[in-house]
Amino acid sequence: MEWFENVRRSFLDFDAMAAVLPNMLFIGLKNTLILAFASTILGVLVGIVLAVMGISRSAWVRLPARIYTDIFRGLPAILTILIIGQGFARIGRQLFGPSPYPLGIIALSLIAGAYIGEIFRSGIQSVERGQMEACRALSMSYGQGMRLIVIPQGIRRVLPAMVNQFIGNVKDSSLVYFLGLLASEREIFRVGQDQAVVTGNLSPLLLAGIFYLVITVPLTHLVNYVDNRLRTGRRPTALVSGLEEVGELQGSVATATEAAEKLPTFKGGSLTVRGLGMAYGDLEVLKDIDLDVKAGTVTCVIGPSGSGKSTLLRCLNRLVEPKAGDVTIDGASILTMKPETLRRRVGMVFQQFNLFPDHTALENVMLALTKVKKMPQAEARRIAETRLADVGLASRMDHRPSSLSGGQQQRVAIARALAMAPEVILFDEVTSALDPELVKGVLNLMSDLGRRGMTMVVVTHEMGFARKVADQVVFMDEGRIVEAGTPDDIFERPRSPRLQRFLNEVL
Ligand SMILES: Nc1ncnc2c1ncn2[C@@H]1O[C@H](COP(=O)(O)OP(=O)(O)OP(=O)(O)O)[C@@H](O)[C@H]1O
Repeated sequence: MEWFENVRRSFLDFDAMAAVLPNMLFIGLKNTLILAFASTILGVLVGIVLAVMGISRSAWVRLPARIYTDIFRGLPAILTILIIGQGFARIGRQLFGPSPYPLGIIALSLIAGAYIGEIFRSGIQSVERGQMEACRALSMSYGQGMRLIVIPQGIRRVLPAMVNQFIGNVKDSSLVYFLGLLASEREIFRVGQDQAVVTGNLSPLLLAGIFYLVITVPLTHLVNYVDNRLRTGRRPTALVSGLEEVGELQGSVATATEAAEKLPTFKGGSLTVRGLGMAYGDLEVLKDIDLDVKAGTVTCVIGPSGSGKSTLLRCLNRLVEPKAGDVTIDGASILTMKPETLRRRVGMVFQQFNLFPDHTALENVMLALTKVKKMPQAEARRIAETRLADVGLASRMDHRPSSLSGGQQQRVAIARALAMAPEVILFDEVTSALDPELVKGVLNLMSDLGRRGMTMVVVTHEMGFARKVADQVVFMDEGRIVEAGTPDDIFERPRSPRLQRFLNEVL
């Protein structure tokens, strides 16, 4: 068994391994971890800058980030390390003394930054558009929305990829040996290699390999575990039947009519829309819209898909900018106001709820109060608790959206809009994404708000709701208001053939 003896001597010389172990641990491991951590941290800083540049609306800001990323991702790591380590050796010596170690960290960070920037950028871009829309509808600036909601969510989503990047840095740190490190600064690979030369066999290198695996394998498995957890999310602690939810609302003060009369009423504002036009590029979506919404009334907007209903709603709080005409709120033109000022007065609730998934129901409602209205925590909490109780969710304030049903999530979204004390609330097909048994609870809640004097503009496919609750129903088709009137006018005495046809289809 001569070959076995050869292999044993080459790779399994335990004396050689034992001799190198202290250096491997106290010099190699320490330095590898310092290199990997330092370059990951610096790489994260570079990466954040690149990611923010990469999603900029200006091509001039995106371009340098693109070029940087292409270069440092495209070059072999060893070439970058050599160019930085040796090309800047003199400056490095002046700045950091004789050790080339800091230059090694810089080179590794520049490479890691290019990858981390791409990871962050894709993470941020994977956050649903609705999250930023919800931030803007809550009167946050673009910067606040990015900082408070979109970037943290993006980063959480890419944590597994970040750990992979750290593993990459652990391995790439072995390339820094090229720079001729001082004896006290050698990393795992170089400690192994030096000793392999002394002993004339590869056992120290095998030990170095084992060290790398001890660092990277558990991390790889941890990443997989975290990734699975994040993807599937935590299961709700208790399953609630949708049927229970109707009871949940009935228990709350807001739905009982006699109690609702005792609750404080809202001071709704009025809206007038004149000659409103809007286009996406060449596609004219709204044409010469005139509409009056009186204070404290409910206007339901109905019409076929693609008729421009959502766009009309979005013009009213300037989530999209009108191209022609004007809208006034209590007589003041919304086009001359700062959008943030307007959105404090005009709240919005979306079809897909757009709750912030990393925040509890209470935090969802409090966030804009503290960050936009700058209220003290205690006051914001008091208002948020009252609003959540109003919508029947007093017992679920600490739940995250993922452990609430669709109906409950939508009620949190309504509480969130109400908490800002708006004069008008826009509802964009808010029950379309709900299971049938959950629709009633949300609609009941909306009727109560109407009774209590909130001005509401409601885009809906719920004809029963429009008939019962609306003061005014507006029928839109192909970007125009075809007919507007009382529910009786629209549903009992439709004049235009288009409305008659539409009602035939949906009723
Ligand atoms: N961001 C956009 N870019 C380009 N076109 C858009 C955009 N949003 C909407 N549109 C187009 O504008 C038209 C009106 O859309 P809008 O969503 O306002 O209609 P809608 O009546 O609300 O329809 P639905 O009931 O299906 O939501 C549609 O033809 C749609 O394809």
